Amino acid sequence: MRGQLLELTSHSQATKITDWVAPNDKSGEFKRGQSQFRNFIKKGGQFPPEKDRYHLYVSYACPWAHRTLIVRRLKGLEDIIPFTSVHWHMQELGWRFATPEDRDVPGENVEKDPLKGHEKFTHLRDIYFSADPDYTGRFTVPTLYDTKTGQIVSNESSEIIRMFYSEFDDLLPEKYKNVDLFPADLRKEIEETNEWTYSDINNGVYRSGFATSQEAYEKAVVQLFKSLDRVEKHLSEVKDGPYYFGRNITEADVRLYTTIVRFDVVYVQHFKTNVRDIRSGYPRIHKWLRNLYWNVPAFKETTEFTHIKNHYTKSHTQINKFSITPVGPEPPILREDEEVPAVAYALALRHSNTRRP
Ligand SMILES: N[C@@H](CCC(=O)N[C@@H](CS)C(=O)NCC(=O)O)C(=O)O
Repeated sequence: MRGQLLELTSHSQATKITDWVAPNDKSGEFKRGQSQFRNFIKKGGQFPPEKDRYHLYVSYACPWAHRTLIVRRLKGLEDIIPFTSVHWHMQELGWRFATPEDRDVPGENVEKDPLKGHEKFTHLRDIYFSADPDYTGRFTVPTLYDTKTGQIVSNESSEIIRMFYSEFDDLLPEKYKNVDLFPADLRKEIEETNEWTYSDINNGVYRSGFATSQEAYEKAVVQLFKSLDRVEKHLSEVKDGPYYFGRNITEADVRLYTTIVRFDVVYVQHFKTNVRDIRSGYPRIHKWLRNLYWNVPAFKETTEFTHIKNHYTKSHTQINKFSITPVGPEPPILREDEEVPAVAYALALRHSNTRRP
């Protein structure tokens, strides 16, 4: 097993894991590959819902994995689906597990792979190869792993979160069964929103940042800001609550949050998405973001800024050669009653103008 593992982990690939755009791709456009493991947890199916059977591998740095951590918390699945976060530093062999010597790894469960039989595993790729020795795709988080069969159920976050919505409901107390993140009357709108939010915003920041030509970068960044404007307008029209679709948290909040909470902190400078930032350029998105962060524990408690900042700035050496992590913005997220000085000034001015007779 060990010999096989070593052989497999030194598996050579045509392009390096850290070549986000293939060096011979003249377009300079980042093209995200399809996730390869697409099974579903289902009652009576190959992967039935069971307590402690599935293990979720994430990185606190990763926006896609972050979706699964938020939904796990919102649905009260903490005692049913354990998780491990990898270390934030992603290098040539991909994500690695933390070791006892690691510093600067705050957050719950940033640890070596805790599963029985995985004692020798050092990298996430070891799990992929143990599930499929011939695997040729990328080694991505989130990864939902079945401890009973040693198979990977899914490595597609949009599908993992949907399994969490209702498949485990029989094992949950009433309070959590009633949490419905994909309600029937909003499904169509959520799906429509997902489509452009995914391509222009969630993946748009990556398409901006990983681009290796001016044209590819500008195309992505212009579309990204058009779509942020669209979100800002949408939020100005929501009347009955603080969430994306009003009164209740839905999938739309989860999927947008994981990009927006990283926006000022990393993307503005590291991915050059700097037409505006959220805190000074998008008041409604900023308000929506801070409400989720400060008032809903599932969001704040799964957001680890050290992992987020260090991962991007120290792992992407093709963008940031010396791996220097910028100090700001400070604080990474403002309190709800705080504004950047220019916004505070504008608000005060508006306030005094409206009070004048
Ligand atoms: N479509 C996947 C994307 C996941 C993904 O790309 N995760 C990144 C981290 S943010 C990753 O693990 N990348 C490692 C690699 O591509 O080698 C999902 O939503 O689950």
